[in-house]
Amino acid sequence: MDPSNQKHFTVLDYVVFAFLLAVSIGIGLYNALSGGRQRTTQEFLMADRRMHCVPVSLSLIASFQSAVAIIGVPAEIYTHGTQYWFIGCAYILGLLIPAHVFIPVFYRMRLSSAYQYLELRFSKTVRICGTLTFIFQMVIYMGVCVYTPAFALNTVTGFELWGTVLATGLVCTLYTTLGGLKAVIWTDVFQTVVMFAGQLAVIVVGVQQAGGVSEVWRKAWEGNRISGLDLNPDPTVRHTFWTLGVGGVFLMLSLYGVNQAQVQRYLSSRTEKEAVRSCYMVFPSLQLALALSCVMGLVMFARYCGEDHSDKLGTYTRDAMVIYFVMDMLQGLPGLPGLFVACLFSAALSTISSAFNSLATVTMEDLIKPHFPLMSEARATLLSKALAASYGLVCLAMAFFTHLMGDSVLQVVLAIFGMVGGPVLGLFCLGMFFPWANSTGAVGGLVVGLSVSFWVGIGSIVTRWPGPRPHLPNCGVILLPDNTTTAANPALSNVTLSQPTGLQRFYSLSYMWYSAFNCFTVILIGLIISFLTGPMKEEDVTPGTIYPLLRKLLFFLPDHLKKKLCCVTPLGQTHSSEQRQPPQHKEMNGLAFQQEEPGPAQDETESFLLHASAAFVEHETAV
Ligand SMILES: O=C(O)CCCC[C@@H]1SC[C@@H]2NC(=O)N[C@@H]21
Ligand code: NA
Repeated sequence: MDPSNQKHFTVLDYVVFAFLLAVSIGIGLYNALSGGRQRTTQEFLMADRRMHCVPVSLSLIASFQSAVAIIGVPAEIYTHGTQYWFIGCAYILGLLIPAHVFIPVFYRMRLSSAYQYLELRFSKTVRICGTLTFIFQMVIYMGVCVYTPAFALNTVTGFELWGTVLATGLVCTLYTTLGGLKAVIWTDVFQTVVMFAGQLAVIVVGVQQAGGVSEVWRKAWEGNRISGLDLNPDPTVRHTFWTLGVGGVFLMLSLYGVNQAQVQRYLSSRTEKEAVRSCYMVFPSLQLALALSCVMGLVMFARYCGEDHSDKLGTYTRDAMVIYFVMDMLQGLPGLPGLFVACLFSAALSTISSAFNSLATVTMEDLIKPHFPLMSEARATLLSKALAASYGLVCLAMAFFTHLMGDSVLQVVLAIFGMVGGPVLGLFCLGMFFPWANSTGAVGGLVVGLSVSFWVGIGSIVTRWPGPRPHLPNCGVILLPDNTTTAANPALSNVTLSQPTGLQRFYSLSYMWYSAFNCFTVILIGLIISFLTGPMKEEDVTPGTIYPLLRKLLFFLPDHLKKKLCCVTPLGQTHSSEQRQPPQHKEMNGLAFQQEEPGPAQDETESFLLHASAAFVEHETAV
């Protein structure tokens, strides 16, 4: 990269960036020195379970909206067109199902870690497997999230790479270790605002410089970057309505339904209704985030497609190209490049801090506390802080390996979510919707599911199928002297590559199908092994761990038919309704909490789950 072309920062840019880091540390310190001063794991890991839905919902978005999306989505739109925007259709079911299926089950059991559910439904072994799989997924994800902004900036602006990685990792470890979940949620709120502001600034300036909205639209349209509804059912086609709109639902469920980072936020809400509300509030903000990053890609396209930038962009990856375009657009507007860099690092910090805190929580709750039940609160909290700090170091190490991964960080991250998050989603679905599933089936299903997912994932990388060439970087549109445009080499545009066959076809499955494919593999294998090794009987299933899916789906049938049809009559019904649990103080895994008097049940599912959770507490304390 010849230095003459590097974009440089003014003092004001550095001030804006430093201000962002300072505010984040300030919020962390404030939460460390206020409230209960982070003296109990209940406060440090669960924010005292008194959070309001607004900060929780902003934190839910921030957790899985990092620099990967801020850089990766515009690069995707610039190169392949707006097909990726259809992933927004997956947000509907991708948030409704967590709100009405996963949150009720998790919330009423008042868990701290989502993987406690797996022990209650299956066994301790299944819980450990789930926890280790989650840790593996988040450590890799964190590495990519730390590395992406630092690498992209270093390429374009000469920003010191490892100094930036170190600064990001240390600032994040500091406020996460000091302020716990409360600090993470409140810094997420601040950082999400900065994230939106940064993207908006780039779009406003970019549209204005490109000659207005209609000009941007015309160039995008002529450069065939406005993709129509592609209903091609072929699962090997990278992005179609099906891979994004349907495959994307499973990706969303693996993140917003069963991922510890999100479940912990639901559980930190003051009431279940508050948690459901925070899940609903994610929808508009997530659509806005998606729209901003897609429009940013179109603005970049409108500004650069006519000119040939291969001399400047030569060695750039598509992701670094986004930074180049933004720095080029914002040159001469002091403070805006700093705002965009602050936006990138806000996105990274809010994701990494959520990952740190959720990793510390599950390590504490699932791997340490069960072996040291008598550990004092003070020691447990100190250990949680040490864990958060040590995960910071692991993440820096992971950042080092990131640059060995593929060209598009967005695709790498989504593939990882599919390969690792998909099987874990299958494990939870097996437990919640299939009462016959037993722990042998669960472990077997997960092992087979992970093996198949890595077989496909690694197979696709090794045999990189020469998929249809992406549109040429200079957009395949040539600006003619009389300012009209013509499609470049039309012959290329409709060439059809030979279709992959057999195993090759298996390896060329779109990465957007990994979540769904792996989820179904785990469920199928899990059920087969369960039936072979003796399915569970309904009286053995811990109450509150089954979601009566069949009864919910057959809601239109009269009650007596439903009871006959649905093999699992909810255990809650065997409890007579007047049998109320007296309010009790229950110790569970060292988390003291008030076992609320189950209120008047809205419907029988409600009463079934309420009684079940009371029974579960008995079970847990008896253990
Ligand atoms: O940005 C990242 O760090 C992860 C990439 C996006 C993850 C998924 S994509 C669908 C959903 N929408 C988001 O903003 N994040 C998740
Ligand atoms: Na983020």
